[in-house]
Amino acid sequence: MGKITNDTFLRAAKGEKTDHVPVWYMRQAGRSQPEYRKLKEKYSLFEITHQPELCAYVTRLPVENYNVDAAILYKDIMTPLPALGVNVEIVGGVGPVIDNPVRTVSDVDKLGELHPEKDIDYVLETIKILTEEQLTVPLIGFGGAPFTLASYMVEGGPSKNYHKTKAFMYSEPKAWALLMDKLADMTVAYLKAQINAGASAVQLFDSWVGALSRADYCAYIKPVMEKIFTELKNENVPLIMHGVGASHLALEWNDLPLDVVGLDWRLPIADARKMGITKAVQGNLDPAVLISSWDVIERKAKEIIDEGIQKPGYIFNLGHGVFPDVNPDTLKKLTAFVHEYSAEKLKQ
Ligand SMILES: Cc1c2[nH]c(c1CCC(=O)O)Cc1[nH]c(c(CCC(=O)O)c1C)Cc1[nH]c(c(CCC(=O)O)c1C)Cc1[nH]c(c(C)c1CCC(=O)O)C2
Repeated sequence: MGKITNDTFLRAAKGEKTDHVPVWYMRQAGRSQPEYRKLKEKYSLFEITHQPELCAYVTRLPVENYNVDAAILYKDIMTPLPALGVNVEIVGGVGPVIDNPVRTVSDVDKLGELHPEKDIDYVLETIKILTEEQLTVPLIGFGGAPFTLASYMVEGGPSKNYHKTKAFMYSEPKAWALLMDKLADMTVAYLKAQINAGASAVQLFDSWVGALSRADYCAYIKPVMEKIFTELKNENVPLIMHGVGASHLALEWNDLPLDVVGLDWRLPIADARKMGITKAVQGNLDPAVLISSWDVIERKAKEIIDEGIQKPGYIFNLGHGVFPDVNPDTLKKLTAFVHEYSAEKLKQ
């Protein structure tokens, strides 16, 4: 074990032809799984991630239970922030909460740097266990993108409209640029360390950046994303971008030096390609569909696959994460369906 025998996900991410459409699910490791819920009675997310053997087990569970074509490392986008001096706690049913928000120039000045070998040695150890010994599918490493991380850091927790974050961005442009720079440096160090430890691809989650207009994305965010992806390009692993409610930014992502554009359910894949998306595409079943009847799930999955396979470079996923009330059997059945249906179609 420990050698990749199924590289379908990596080939699709590079835009190559595959025999079947590869599948994985954002938030596949988590509360929809009874084994995970049982562990959570005893340990918090941070307690699990600090125990590499246990964290590797949680990461492996969806691969074993659903037969997905890639694993995503179990941890959170908040994982590296304590090293910068940000006090994060994951509060059940709420999300990440930060008791020392970043709201002034001096708060930004005070932020520290990430030294991966020292600060997140437990993450790197988990990656080594998984990729050297256990997995036969690629492991996806990931991080939060600067806007999404900053949204939690400035608001102090989850938010609906990111008013404080945007107000900071507009009224303190120099401090904002410094914050983006610090988060970009952290992200590059974080993702490079995950790749060096054995991750075969990395995804940047900019979950909440869709709150910005296209013009503001270009003015305040795009340059920092350009810098991150340019630095990661040399690592020679597929680079994936994902955000929610960000269809108006998809063409900007397509411009960046990355490999895969992640789409949520709002923009059909065929429309995205018509609009000018030339990169590989990942997505985009609405996660809410997973709690409807199988006929609906199958019909929606078929529609998406039919569009996806019009061009090489397609990865099946959801438009956002699996939520807790999804039945694990549904994910297992869906994975088998995507594999079989796409293999049949790709033969034709
Ligand atoms: C914005 C964001 C966060 N975390 C993440 C994002 C980007 C993706 C997205 O937009 O959903 C990414 C993330 N978080 C987690 C993973 C694990 C890997 C996987 O996808 O399977 C991944 C990829 C574990 C987790 N991260 C979290 C959980 C659930 C709580 C727990 O089990 O402790 C898990 C499994 C907590 C968390 N952490 C965050 C939120 C919004 C929450 C959920 C709050 C809630 O509903 O309780 C921040």
